[in-house]
Amino acid sequence: MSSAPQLLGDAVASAATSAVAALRPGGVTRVHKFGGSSVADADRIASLAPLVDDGADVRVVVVSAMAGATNALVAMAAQAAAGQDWSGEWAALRERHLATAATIDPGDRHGLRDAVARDFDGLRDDLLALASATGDTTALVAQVHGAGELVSSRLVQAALGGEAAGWQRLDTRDVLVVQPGEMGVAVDWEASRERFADWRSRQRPAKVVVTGFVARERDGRCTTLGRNGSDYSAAIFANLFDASELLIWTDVDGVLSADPRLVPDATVLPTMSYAEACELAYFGAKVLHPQTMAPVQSRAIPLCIRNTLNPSAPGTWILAENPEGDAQASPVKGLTIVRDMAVLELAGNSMVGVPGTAEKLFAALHRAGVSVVMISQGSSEHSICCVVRASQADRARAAVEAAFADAIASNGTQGVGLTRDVSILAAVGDGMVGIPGVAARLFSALAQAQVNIRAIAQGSSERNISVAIADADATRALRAAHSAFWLSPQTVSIGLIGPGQVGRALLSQLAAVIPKLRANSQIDLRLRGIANSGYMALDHFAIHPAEAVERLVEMSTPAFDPDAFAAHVRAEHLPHALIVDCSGSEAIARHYPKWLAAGIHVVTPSKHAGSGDWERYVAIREAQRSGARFMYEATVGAGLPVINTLRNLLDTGDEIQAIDGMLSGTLAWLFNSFDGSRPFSALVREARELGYTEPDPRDDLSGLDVARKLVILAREAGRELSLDDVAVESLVPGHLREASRDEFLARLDELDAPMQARLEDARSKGLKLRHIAHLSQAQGARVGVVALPADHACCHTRLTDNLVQFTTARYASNPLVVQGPGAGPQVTAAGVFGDILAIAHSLSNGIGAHS
Ligand SMILES: NC(=O)C1=CN([C@@H]2O[C@H](COP(=O)(O)OP(=O)(O)OC[C@H]3O[C@@H](n4cnc5c(N)ncnc54)[C@H](O)[C@@H]3O)[C@@H](O)[C@H]2O)C=CC1
Ligand SMILES: N[C@@H](CC=O)C(=O)O
Repeated sequence: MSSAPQLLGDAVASAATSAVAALRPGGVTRVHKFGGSSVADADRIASLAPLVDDGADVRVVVVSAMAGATNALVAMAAQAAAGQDWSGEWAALRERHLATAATIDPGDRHGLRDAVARDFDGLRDDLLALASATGDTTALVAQVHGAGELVSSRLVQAALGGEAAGWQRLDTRDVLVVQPGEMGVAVDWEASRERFADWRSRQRPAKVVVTGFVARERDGRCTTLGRNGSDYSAAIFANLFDASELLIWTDVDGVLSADPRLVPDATVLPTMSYAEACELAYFGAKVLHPQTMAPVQSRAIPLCIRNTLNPSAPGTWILAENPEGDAQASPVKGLTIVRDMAVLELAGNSMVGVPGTAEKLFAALHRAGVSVVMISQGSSEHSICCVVRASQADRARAAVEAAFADAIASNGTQGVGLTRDVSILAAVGDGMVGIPGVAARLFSALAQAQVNIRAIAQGSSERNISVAIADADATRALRAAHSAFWLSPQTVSIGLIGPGQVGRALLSQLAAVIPKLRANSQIDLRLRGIANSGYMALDHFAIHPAEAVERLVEMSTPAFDPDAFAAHVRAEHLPHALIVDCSGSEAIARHYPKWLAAGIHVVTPSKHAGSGDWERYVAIREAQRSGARFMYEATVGAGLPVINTLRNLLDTGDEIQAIDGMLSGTLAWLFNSFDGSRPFSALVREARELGYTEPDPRDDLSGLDVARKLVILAREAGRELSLDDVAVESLVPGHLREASRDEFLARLDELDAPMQARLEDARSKGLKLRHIAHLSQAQGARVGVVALPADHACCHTRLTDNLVQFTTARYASNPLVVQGPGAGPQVTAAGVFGDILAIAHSLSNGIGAHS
């Protein structure tokens, strides 16, 4: 059943395009154009019927040759002209078309197979004629090249139901008159309209299948519209039929913001203007043929690019103007790369202020048949440069050298420079017009991606900024520019190492919060990699945090390679990269300086880097010159703002005199819980199960974990302190220090008797046991268990509470105290997440720290 003759473009075309969407006098005429992939075989041809059953008053279907057919015909014509054997290709192509005909018309009840066979007989005659021709064979060659459209239109007509269903076939050679010229094939509109009117006066079919690609010259000789000319013929017939809409069906969802093979995040553009489409078509957006726009533009016919394989996708509408209120956030609509170019430069003092230099240069290039792709000249007039195709570069240089031979001989110019291996990156968009900062955004993105710009051109229409860059930089440049214009400037590619207690808690927090961050702010966090000590899972787009751990056990998961992991996380098409290290591994911490220097932010709850080797600590500081940040708030006090508070004190000019307090959540919990009713070892086991302890609980009990925290705070405060400088009292008996972790855990109860004795001794004096850290100039750094009076602040703590007291010049008599839970996966993960968000909030200009 047919749908109502509603104009699809109405939905997109706003008041700004209402003239476009107005009904034509003859009702709705919709022109559909199907490319080679859409008519590749009988199944694909059969799938066209529901697409064209659109309820329009007049339906026109313009078709290309079956996929691959034109290439085969071009090859056959060349073989015939060269006296070579073409019969094998001819037979294969014939067989392919006959097989398709047999599927469409089983039993040849409508004579389709016979008709196709006759078409191929005609083709064979043309090839034979070509093989023996002596004069001008241009028309014969065109006839061979265009044979594919003649046969495919016959197949499509039959598949739609043939004449019995009202489908007529129009051989465009009967109406379309064109003239090949220097600027391509030009339509002779007057002659074509006359012939078209004549054809229509004889028959007024409401359903027509039209051959694409082929036409006649004024003298009646057969010709073609050039490669990919079927889109052009569809636009011409949309014009001749005065169509309400032209739908070009292809195998992609529409026009994309960039080539998706190079930019994974490229998005389908819902609308664009003719002007934008012309710019993008010219600069190589493959779905648009450059000449397609003019015939539809002159009658303001809306044009839509749609996908036969995904017909429910809305496609890209190309209209006279972008609809009002176009929600497109980016001023740039599309980015394209044109490769294989060369920059030609003519420089010299004799050119300054001399009229006619440019004319002489371009006239020389014209005479040499060189097409100039881009032009740039500074106002000093000292040099003029243009970009030409690499294949024409030598010819171009020779032509310009000849034209300026006198000036070169007299040293009036410095000669003609040629830079090869160049690409052009073009940014196109109506939204750029009159908007300051677009060029700045593009150039900043290229600068951050370390892309050198050789030449720049922007016309006064402000619709296109083109830059010439090295071929080798082209993909990186395109990705950097795309992310600067399309992605939130706060898009961060994240890799997580170590999904243990803290890592898993972080994943669950990310799963809950990422959608909200995306909806309510610009922050777009994409988990693109996860690794444990054995394996890593990488994803081009994003791994759902809730499924991340499962991804690590998939069969195909590769072994963890930290360098490959970092290279993946630092994706060129995303503006920022960040690695979260929850592994607690010294080996992983060794990679930080390299990652930071490469522009990858690092966030960790692990204390190795902050308290370990001094040279690495300095290297980490220096590596942050790249713009990448190292954040480790969760190393001290888990989710508590300890390091941040210390930095604020210092940044505002305060002086740290002493840092005291309880820095271990595990030891706080143990001494808060240890009342003699349960053995100390049982409490240690429980603390471990609750996720408070370090992966090896000896790090807590030995005081090492607190010593590390003290070193971190001392270094933050500007002191070059190392672990060796901290006086540490260990609760781990000497004979268990070197044992394996498992053996130590098995022999934990050896701690019970000495700890029970200490508890009773303190109790007998009315004191309580607490694990305390102290740092000051006068007393140095020390950590250990002390017995404190019950009214001491450290005895007014609960559970895993940390208590950090800063005595400073400002907070001298009444120190500043930060207190709260200091261990546990959830609060630690929250501290890590806070660092990630602090980095994300600081990213504002769409440009990453990528270097
Ligand atoms: N649990 C807590 O309350 C707090 C922990 N932290 C720190 O957080 C870090 C993680 O602690 P947890 O999650 O409790 O440890 P965990 O032992 O539960 O998890 C460590 C994870 O890292 C992985 N891993 C270990 N070595 C690795 C390597 N070389 N390469 C890749 N992956 C590796 C393990 O497979 C595991 O998935 C530690 O540095 C700890 O000091 C900091 C503050 C509080
Ligand atoms: N094991 C540590 C965890 C935080 O650093 C502690 O108990 O404090």
